[in-house]
Amino acid sequence: MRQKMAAGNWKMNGTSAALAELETLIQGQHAATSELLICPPATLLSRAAELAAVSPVAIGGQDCHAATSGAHTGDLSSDMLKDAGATAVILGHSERRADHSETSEDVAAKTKSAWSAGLIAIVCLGETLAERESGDTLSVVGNQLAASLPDGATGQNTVIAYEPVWAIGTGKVPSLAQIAEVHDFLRQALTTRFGTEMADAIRLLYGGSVKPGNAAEIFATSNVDGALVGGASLKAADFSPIIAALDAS
Ligand SMILES: O=C(CO)COP(=O)(O)O
Repeated sequence: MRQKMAAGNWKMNGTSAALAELETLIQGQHAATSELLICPPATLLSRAAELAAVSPVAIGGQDCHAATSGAHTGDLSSDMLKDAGATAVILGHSERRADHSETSEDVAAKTKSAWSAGLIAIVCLGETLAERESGDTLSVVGNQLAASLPDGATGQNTVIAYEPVWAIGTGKVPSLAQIAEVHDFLRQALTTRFGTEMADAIRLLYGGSVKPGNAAEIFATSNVDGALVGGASLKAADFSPIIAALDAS
């Protein structure tokens, strides 16, 4: 049985004052049964990890470099994230693929680095609106999955997040049938590559405009094991009901 997961991606949002939201979130989650993760900006990682120590909320990074150290100004290694208290890292988010020209091959190298540091890699995939409208969704996400995920993925070291680019921060959400189609396809692709037992252990999160009002129906959808939430993870009052919906699903 896969443990459900609710992950919050704060993106480039939040200074010290945002830690009060994390504290509020933590205080309300002592009975949560889902795995909970908040990925704050790197500047808040250490303090967030201190706040969340001995709590049901884990802390993650939003990216890492593929190398362990060296002359890479402005970058962070997976070891540094781990050292700051992270247990997971988001990799291959569409904003990084777009803003930093990250390829799936880059994402695979970063994923290996995350694994070597003992971090869970949350590997993101998703089609653009143009790709969806031209009927290429399954081939796009299938190719991204194949190239972004190195051999050696397990339920312990890897989570996949399907995030249609056109649904991120737009308030537009795919139909439940569209979400199910992609998630069923991803489960099948994982099964073909890694075998049933391994594929069944890897969580598949949906991301893109998940809100308190649509969370329950998304969590009831085939092969959806949780969510990667952007905007609605910034406020405990928004993220908490999403977690409650996941716990109840
Ligand atoms: O990109 C996302 C999470 O990684 C989703 O963002 P929103 O929930 O703000 O649409």
